[in-house]
Amino acid sequence: MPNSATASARFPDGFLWGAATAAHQIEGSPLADGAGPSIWTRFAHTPGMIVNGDTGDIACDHYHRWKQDVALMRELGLKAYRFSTSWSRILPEGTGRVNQAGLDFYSRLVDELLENGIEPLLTLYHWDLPAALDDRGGWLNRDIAQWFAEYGDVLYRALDGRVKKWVTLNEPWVVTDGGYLHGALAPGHRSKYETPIATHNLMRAHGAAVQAYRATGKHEIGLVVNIEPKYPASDSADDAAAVKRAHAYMNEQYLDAALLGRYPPELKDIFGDAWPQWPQEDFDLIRQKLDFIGINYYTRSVTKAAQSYPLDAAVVKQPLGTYTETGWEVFPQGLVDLLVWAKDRYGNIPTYITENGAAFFDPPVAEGGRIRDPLRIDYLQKHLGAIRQAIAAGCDIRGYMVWSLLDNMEWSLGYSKRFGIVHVNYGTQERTPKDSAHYYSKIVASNGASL
Ligand SMILES: OC[C@H]1NNC[C@@H](O)[C@@H]1O
Ligand SMILES: [Ca+2]
Repeated sequence: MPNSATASARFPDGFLWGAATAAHQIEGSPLADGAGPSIWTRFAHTPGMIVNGDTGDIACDHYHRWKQDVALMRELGLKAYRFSTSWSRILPEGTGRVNQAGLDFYSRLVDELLENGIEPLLTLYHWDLPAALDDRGGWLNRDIAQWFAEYGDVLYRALDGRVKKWVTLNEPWVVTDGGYLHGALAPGHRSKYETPIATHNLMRAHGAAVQAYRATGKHEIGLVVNIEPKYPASDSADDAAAVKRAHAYMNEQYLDAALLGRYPPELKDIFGDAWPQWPQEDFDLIRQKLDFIGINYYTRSVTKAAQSYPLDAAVVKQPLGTYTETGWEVFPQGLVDLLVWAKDRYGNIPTYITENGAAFFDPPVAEGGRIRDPLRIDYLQKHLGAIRQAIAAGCDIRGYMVWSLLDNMEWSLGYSKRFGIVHVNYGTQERTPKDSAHYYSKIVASNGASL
């Protein structure tokens, strides 16, 4: 009888170990072979939007190096690979004409993954909206639910059967809070009135895409959200109320809409007259049965009441905390807490950790090609331990995708932040697995026993 340590060390049989990326962050060549521009090609070429004036024009040149990158995944022994497709490669104008070359790129990638024993998880939307649709209102236009379902349908018909796990949206909260409220992300709007409309149309589009999948798809589809648990800075009533608002706005809003068919009541307090009353048939569209949910976890927020727009809440930096290069506190307990919270609130839906990782200042490639990133190894070890704890608490966690396979374009932060377990030299495009890649590779090979 193995002792309790080793017995608990392993993850459930069949646990899906992989890595995640997103089209605009790694591919480059955004306009190649008939692709249309996205809001990120536009945003990145708008002076001042991206650190150092970086753009996604080259990125990790994955559009040309995809075969070697799959070989790299194979070397690391990954069982799965989460990636996103670029809507405007497939439909250059966002609707109507299909660009076969764009479809072929993803079809070849999927075949290469399967030939290397790697399961594809395909995200339809990871923030790169076709510019042509943004010109027609984008996420502010109710028609986008149909546009998105049409895009999904083209991919379902082309790839279903080879792709058996589909995701509609990546992190709708970031899309709306970043793109429509604070403006740090494309399309760079700053409007309290637009934000709830974008949220609602994203969720309607999610529902329409799931409905379209049910008409032809034979496998699984889900939604990926980012969850950042909120903890009160003090035991004051004001801080408790601030936590409630922040938690509803960031953590409950999207899963409540998708799984419960309603928004949390706090949203009306937060947005006031900017919060529309939506018709019931919208929620009937939004609420579709999902086969799984994906949770992206990075950090927590210790939260206090404060004058802020529109949450009236602020994050309190922890003097004894450890922080990553993106200013996020390393807090693995937050992952345990949020997974138990999700299980209790939504029922034990099959759940994948579809992103988890950290940006640290990595040393340049040392001699012998070794890159020591002990802080990232420590981060991964602690968060995988948290997942094991959540599984022991009864959470149905089915897999883990480390963010990210490669150093890549961290949106408005450009290439200044490195999240990869594999280092990318952007001058030569040389890939060098970091120590964390070798560490993770052993975890995958032992199904967590080496943790
Ligand atoms: O900030 C790190 C990651 N977070 N989730 C979405 C990804 O596109 C980001 O790179
Ligand atoms: Ca994020």
